[in-house]
Amino acid sequence: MSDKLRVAVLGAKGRIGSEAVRAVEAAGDMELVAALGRGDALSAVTDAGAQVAVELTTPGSVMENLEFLVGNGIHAVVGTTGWTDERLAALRGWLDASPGTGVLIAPNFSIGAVLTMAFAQQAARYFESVEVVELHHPNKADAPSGTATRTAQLIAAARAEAQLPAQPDATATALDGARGADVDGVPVHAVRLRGLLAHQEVLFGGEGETLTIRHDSLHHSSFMPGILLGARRVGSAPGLTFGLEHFLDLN
Ligand SMILES: NC(=O)C1=CN([C@@H]2O[C@H](COP(=O)(O)OP(=O)(O)OC[C@H]3O[C@@H](n4cnc5c(N)ncnc54)[C@H](O)[C@@H]3O)[C@@H](O)[C@H]2O)C=CC1
Ligand SMILES: O=C(O)C1=N[C@H](C(=O)O)C[C@H](O)C1
Repeated sequence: MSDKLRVAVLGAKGRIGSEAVRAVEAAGDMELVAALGRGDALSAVTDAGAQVAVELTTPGSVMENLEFLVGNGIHAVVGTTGWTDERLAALRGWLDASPGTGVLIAPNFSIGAVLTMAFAQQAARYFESVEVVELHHPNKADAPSGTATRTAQLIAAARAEAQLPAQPDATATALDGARGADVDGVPVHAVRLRGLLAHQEVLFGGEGETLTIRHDSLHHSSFMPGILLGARRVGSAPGLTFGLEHFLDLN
């Protein structure tokens, strides 16, 4: 048997999954042993002897897939969105029952998006106001994006740690949705536009100045180095890792 990492891709026919199939096939240290689409039996992953599964399906499928993977000791690299505290708690329970198994959940696999989140977290305590605008292709099923939600949560945590008060906002009347979704006190706005892929702006405002951090993913290839890095590293990181930044040396 070869010593290449044996990788399965779930969601293999999707936009990012099909790109991941090509990236795994092209990686010299990996072997694609299973590529599952909707309706394919999960037993194909265990039958193929996969060591790592890359999960790129839908929020409606990801939990069942992870319960199976973790229960069978298969490490997972997850890009699928829809994470809530309840879902994370269930996943942690499965991981506790399967010591040695690792799961990486990455709201975004692109280096630029990871850096955007890190920079936003760093800037958060210096500005009175902050809003997040995410812009995606119109086929995206969820809003706001997992990346925008995570960005807002990180900003909110940094503001709380710095003991910043609530943001100034005198809005007295508004159409539903006009001020975006409230994620831990940070307004998040979602744009869906033909021609776009995945983009985000974090807008900070202070007295007499603004700071805008913008990231653009122009092609699904932007996510591939992060997915491959995750697949290589997740087996050495038992339990749950949330965010690709934990596998990167950002300091
Ligand atoms: N973390 C990241 O960097 C990125 C995450 N995403 C996320 O990945 C997910 C997929 O995105 P897209 O590829 O754009 O969606 P998509 O709709 O093109 O692909 C999802 C695919 O999964 C398949 N699928 C559904 N249930 C399945 C199951 N049980 N087993 C196997 N396949 C199943 C669907 O038939 C579809 O082909 C979304 O949650 C999206 O937000 C997308 C891009 C980057
Ligand atoms: O659906 C997408 O396309 C993307 N989904 C992820 C998210 O919701 O943050 C990552 C990236 O924005 C692309």
